[in-house]
Amino acid sequence: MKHTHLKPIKSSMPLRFNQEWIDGLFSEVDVVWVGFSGGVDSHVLLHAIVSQLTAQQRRKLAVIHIHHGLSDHADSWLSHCEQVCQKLDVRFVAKRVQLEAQASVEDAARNARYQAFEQIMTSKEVLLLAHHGDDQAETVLFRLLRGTGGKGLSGMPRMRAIGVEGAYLVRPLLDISKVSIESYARQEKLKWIQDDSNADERFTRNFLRQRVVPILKERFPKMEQNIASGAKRIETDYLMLSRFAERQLAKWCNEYGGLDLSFLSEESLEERLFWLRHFLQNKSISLPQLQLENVEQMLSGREDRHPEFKLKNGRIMRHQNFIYFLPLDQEVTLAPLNKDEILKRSFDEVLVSGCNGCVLGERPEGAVLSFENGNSRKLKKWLNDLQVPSWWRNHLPYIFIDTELVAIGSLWRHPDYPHVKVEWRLSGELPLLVSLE
Ligand SMILES: Nc1ncnc2c1ncn2[C@@H]1O[C@H](COP(=O)(O)OP(=O)(O)OP(=O)(O)O)[C@@H](O)[C@H]1O
Repeated sequence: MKHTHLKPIKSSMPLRFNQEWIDGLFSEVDVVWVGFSGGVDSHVLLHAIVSQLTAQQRRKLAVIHIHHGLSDHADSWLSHCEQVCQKLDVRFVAKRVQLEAQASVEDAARNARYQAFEQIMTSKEVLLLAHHGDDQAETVLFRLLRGTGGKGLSGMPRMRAIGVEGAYLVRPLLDISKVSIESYARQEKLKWIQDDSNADERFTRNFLRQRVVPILKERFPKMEQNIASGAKRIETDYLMLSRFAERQLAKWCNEYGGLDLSFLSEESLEERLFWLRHFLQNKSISLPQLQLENVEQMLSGREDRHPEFKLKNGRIMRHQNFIYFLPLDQEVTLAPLNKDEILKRSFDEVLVSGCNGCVLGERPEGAVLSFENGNSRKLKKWLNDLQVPSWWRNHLPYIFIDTELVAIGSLWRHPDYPHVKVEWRLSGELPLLVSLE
């Protein structure tokens, strides 16, 4: 999407967005969502954006309010948001979420909120959130206190992908201070809700905001700007480092996405941890240092063992001398097969839809699809040589014509049967044969 390359958003007091950015954004996307809690920050964001839109652009704007059900006032917050949107004449969507039991209610609410955002957004859509400069400083401080690394110290990104491909989350107020936001709200006579939990100091962020930041500001009056600009520098450095790591890792990974550990064996422990961290970060997994060290230890065991490390969203596994991350959604794919179902569905679908209008009768005579390979030692060795991870093997389709094995997925084809071409990939619930010619 082109707007990712647009100049940084310049907003100043009275809060006005760079018109070029607004026009570029609305011309490229189908829907611009605003995450609206009903609080002052998101109300200002919504109001400021709406006041700069043409009627045509306004039709692309939609507001999303997440009802967490945590506060006794949650229903009245929802009605408040709805009324604000009615007055501004913009589309309003509310979504109720169920919180998962988690140690921190804050985390549970945030996770449920982002999941809801992801569910609602489709490609060519953008979600604007009202995090501002003070939020950024608090975030960096908070992460520093929790012992974060370079990625965490870069703070919240101005823009990142969210959910489906082509959907983005943007934070246009990161350069604006809370003081400026409140001043805009007073000037425009906005009404907003006060979330009672914002005063609760059992939540670390509130504790930092209320107790720690005021003391720091006595000595460092420009604390927020300084932290935010430091975070920006770290963000750039970290981006460069990640690109470098990604390029290098691509050279060390096999076609199944496994990282070849033999490249790491000569490196120091620090370097092994560095590569491991970046390999996992490329898969959107960020592990605390201690867990990362545990994974590293697990990997340095004997090669004939197949250790695995369970995470909430998948498993880190080693096969031969490669490390893989298998996300939960792929595990569903790899769950034991209902072979009858697959044989019936895949094969007929292939012949009906996979190869451009073939009809059932065109199935090569005597062709049979099977997911049983007989487990011959020769085959096992061959699959080992090809580095096919063991957990995929029972999901490889074997094509027989009469009793002769003529193809194994897209990995192998019998030289005497050049007309049999199988394209195979793991997709959705069932391994799919893409075409059989
Ligand atoms: N319940 C919600 N529904 C929709 N968007 C939300 C909700 N809660 C937060 N957001 C979005 O995420 C941003 C950051 O949330 P955070 O909880 O850090 O701030 P906040 O104190 O809720 O901000 P605000 O002053 O807008 O209430 C909000 O400004 C808003 O854009």
